[in-house]
Amino acid sequence: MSKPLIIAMPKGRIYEEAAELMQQAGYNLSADAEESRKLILEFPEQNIQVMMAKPMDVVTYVEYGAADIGIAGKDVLLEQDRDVYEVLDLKISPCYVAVAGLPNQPLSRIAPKIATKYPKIASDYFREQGEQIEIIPLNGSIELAPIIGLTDRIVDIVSTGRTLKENGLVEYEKITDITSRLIVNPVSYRLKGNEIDEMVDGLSKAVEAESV
Ligand SMILES: Nc1ncnc2c1ncn2[C@@H]1O[C@H](COP(=O)(O)OP(=O)(O)OP(=O)(O)O)[C@@H](O)[C@H]1O
Ligand SMILES: O=P(O)(O)OC[C@H]1O[C@H](OP(=O)(O)OP(=O)(O)O)[C@H](O)[C@@H]1O
Repeated sequence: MSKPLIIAMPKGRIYEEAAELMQQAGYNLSADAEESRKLILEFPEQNIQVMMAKPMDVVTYVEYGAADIGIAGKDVLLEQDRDVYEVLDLKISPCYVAVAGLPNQPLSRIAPKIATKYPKIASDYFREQGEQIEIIPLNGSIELAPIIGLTDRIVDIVSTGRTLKENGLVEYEKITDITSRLIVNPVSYRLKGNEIDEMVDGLSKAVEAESV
């Protein structure tokens, strides 16, 4: 039998939807994988291995060829700009990246401060707007920053809008819509093209079926 196809799956909120889509495409990932503490799950009957990774790290595993395929949010791909093929929009985990802040607060005239865990997306956006800004990098609970007066704005993911609302913040601009994507290591595509094409084909049919 050929070497197994290695898939880096994100732990956390994308996992469930991604696993369901894989299931519909004929790849039976066990339902309790999310609860397990095992980081490498083997499915020998389907000749695949699943690596459970942090969403931000999935792209690293795929770029270095530790995984052949991965599933990652478009936010992560825009932020990291890595050497991987983005082959399919899975249309799961929809959300968007937005600029938000306290209501009725104009931006400081000189070097407004922007808190974010997406420094590249934020800098690219404000550069296009012709604004010189200072990025304050944070890893989570970004909404705290304008409330306590640390920054003028945040650049962060919005999904339901509940976090902004419950913290008294408003959205100023939408930067870009986000969904999860299937990514592939370029060398793996050459070496395992048939299996990868088969998986991409199965998943694109599952995505189509979901969107009707
Ligand atoms: N409300 C949301 N907040 C954050 N990400 C979301 C949301 N809705 C969908 N996503 C998508 O889910 C992806 C996974 O992010 P998430 O914050 O769930 O990871 P996590 O499992 O919590 O890991 P981390 O430990 O990095 O926070 C994001 O990259 C984004 O594409
Ligand atoms: O619009 P909503 O549905 O409220 O979702 C958006 C929130 O969810 C994410 O945070 P997460 O839960 O990942 O926690 P974090 O602050 O630790 O990143 C994101 O950073 C927002 O804070």
